[in-house]
Amino acid sequence: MKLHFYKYQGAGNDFILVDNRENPVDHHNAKLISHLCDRRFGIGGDGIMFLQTKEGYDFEMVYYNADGQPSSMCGNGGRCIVAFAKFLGIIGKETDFLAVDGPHHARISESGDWVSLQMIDVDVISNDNEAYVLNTGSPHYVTLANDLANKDVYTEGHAIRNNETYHANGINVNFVEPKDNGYFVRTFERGVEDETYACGTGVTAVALAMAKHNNQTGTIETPIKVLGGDLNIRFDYDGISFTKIFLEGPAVQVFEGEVEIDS
Ligand SMILES: N[C@@H](CCC[C@H](N)C(=O)O)C(=O)O
Repeated sequence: MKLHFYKYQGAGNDFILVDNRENPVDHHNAKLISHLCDRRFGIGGDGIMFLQTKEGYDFEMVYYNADGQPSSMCGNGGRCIVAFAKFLGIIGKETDFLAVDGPHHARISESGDWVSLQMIDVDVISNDNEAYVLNTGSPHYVTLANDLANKDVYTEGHAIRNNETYHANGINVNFVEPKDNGYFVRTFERGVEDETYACGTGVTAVALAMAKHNNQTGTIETPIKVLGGDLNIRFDYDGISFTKIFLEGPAVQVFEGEVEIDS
């Protein structure tokens, strides 16, 4: 059968999107998912998402990493699927949808290519030596770095992701350096097992960890530069809990197509 798909990117974090409301594809097939995400033999993407119907919500987001495995929340994926839902005419300027980490609210620009996505509240940040470890929908390790533009993010990220502490469940590894009035971040992503151009839950984790690191409280806005563009994180922090967390940035349709898959 032919699978009709769309390709989106959010700050260079790229995804295959499938409207799975009618004649749904059975996506519980790791070999198929990893093949579709393969950049040489498939469509290519850091992940794939299926937009499905869900009672009580505008839609459900079902996310898989490029390795073919279902995973935890994808922030940039969440922003892209909101743009996709607007493109499909399912939503207007606002939406409430369900993802693996629970309900999400989002707002989208009139032009349909800029999305502000509310993320889960966070109240636990732990330390691993000098690094911060927290869950913003996905698990993240955040460490300060010097000369980040020239860092070997693959080698260092891969080593941390596979060390004794994290090997079993994996973790996303974010390197951060202050830049202008915000930060520059590079991320090694679990499930892609490589550096990606952006990670939404990753920059969210960085913004929260840096607020804690700098003893900042109140309403905080953190612009973050990544390899694929610019993202913005807004949140409230009272010294214990992070609430009203919004991940904001571009979500752009790149192309659509059809690919033959075994039915
Ligand atoms: N790219 C994502 C994170 C996707 C999930 C991650 N690879 C994991 O398995 O933890 C984002 O934008 O948040």
